[in-house]
Amino acid sequence: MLAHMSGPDIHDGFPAEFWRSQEILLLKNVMGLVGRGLDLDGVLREVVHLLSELLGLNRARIILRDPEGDVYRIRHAYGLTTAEITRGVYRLGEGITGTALKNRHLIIVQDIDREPLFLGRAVLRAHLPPEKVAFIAMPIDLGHNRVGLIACHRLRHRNRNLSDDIMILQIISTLIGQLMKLGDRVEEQTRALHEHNQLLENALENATMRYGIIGTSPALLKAIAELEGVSHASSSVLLCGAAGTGKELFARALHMASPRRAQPFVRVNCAAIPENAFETELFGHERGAFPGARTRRTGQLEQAHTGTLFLDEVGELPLAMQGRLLHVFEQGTFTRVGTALARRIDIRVVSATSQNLRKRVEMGLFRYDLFYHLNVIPITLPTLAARREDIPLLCSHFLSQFNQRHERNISLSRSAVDLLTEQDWPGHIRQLSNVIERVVLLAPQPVMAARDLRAFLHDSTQSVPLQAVQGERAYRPYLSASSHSKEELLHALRLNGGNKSRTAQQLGMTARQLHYRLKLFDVA
Ligand SMILES: Nc1ncnc2c1ncn2[C@@H]1O[C@H](COP(=O)(O)OP(=O)(O)OP(=O)(O)O)[C@@H](O)[C@H]1O
Repeated sequence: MLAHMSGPDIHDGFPAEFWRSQEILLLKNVMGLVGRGLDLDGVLREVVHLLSELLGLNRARIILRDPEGDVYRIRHAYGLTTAEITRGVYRLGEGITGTALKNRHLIIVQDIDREPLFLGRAVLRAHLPPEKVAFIAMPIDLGHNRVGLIACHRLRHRNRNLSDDIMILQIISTLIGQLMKLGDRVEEQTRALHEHNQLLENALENATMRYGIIGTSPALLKAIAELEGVSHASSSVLLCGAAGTGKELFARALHMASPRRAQPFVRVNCAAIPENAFETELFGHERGAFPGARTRRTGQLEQAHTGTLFLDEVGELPLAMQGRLLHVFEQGTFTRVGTALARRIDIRVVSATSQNLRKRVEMGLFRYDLFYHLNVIPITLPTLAARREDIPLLCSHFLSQFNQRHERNISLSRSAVDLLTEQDWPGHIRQLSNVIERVVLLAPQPVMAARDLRAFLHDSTQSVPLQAVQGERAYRPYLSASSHSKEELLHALRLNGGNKSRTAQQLGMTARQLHYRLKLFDVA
């Protein structure tokens, strides 16, 4: 509690013990403020207030250098009007304040009416008590640096020693100097940290935005760093990860980060090519190579010449094709079907698998020599559950993508984003993206709350069996030909933009199984 003695100027006859307790109260209050935090402005405001209220050092003001110019101005004051504060601007050497600032010496004016140097600039004489008024100007220094000044009026004749006021002002000015030094240091360090943080953020943003890969989780950044580390080499890269973790996105990013970025990127979806079509798809054929080959066809290997060949779901390559591809990679040549002429080819091979390829080698389903050829640099993509912190960012990315595509304006409440962040996402990013697309298309109101979202989540795990996308544990259970209704198939196709191999994968069946079912329903 402050002893409340507001009023212009204290000049009554309190005993010395009273003043001692007032001084202690003032210092206790100021220290309490300092202890609560480093809000320097708050401390300074309170200092001038307490000097006046507790000790009768009236119209106390703290004058600091104006950061914009070569003058000093009143920054904190108590008992001064706004106009008085505005007038309180001083050059070094100007009046008592300017002189104390310039020489960095304490100046005590015993009687302002008899001091020709006293300007009376801020507070006009007429606004002061008619008695003899003293003025104290105490510099605030920091070592050899001039920081500013604390000044106040005081009735000349008081029942309190002037030297006691000077001592208190001395303590306060030292404290202010130290606080300012500390404040400067904290500000400097905060600025340095902020700049460093900004640099890191920019670096992250550039790294991820450059490739369209959203997320800043450590697991994702590790995979991106691995990608960037090998982007300039031409060694084969094997991307491992469950379906929907972003393998294709990474393969494209690898291509874009490589010196081959201006050359073709050719994706071969090994899971979608019928076994008997592989050879011509990959190697191409000459005109007349076989009945029906009316024109020459350029195969995917040749299309990828000088660029990147992306073998997606490479584990699905038929054994015979594995041998032929290995030969191409080892020799650096290929031959079109229907000719014996070997042509040179320069490709970088990036493959992806959601299966355990090593296990397939052990089972005799994948050639070990091809496996070692493809697996020079393995990069494992994290599951979505391993990068949960990226989910809010991915949500806003997909929301804006689908809102734009479907000309809607749906958003998710915080609780909805939290709910999405808690899910397990066995279908990873693709499943998340599907849920958000459904939300955008079907949301009953513009802002989706968690309770409304549950139905969409339930729907996502019920109607889209995602067993096939569980990486190492991937297996395809037997699905009867009537496993899905026509509507479910069409819905899944729509969600995958008509891409049948992706739809098949998502539904946990092969591309051939999907074709068969669509045919049953008369869907082309
Ligand atoms: N980090 C990411 N940021 C933004 N979008 C992503 C990210 N990872 C994946 N996606 C998106 O999620 C979807 C699935 O990714 P992608 O097709 O690359 O996965 P995949 O592992 O190749 O799956 P599949 O093996 O089933 O083809 C794509 O639409 C892709 O653009």
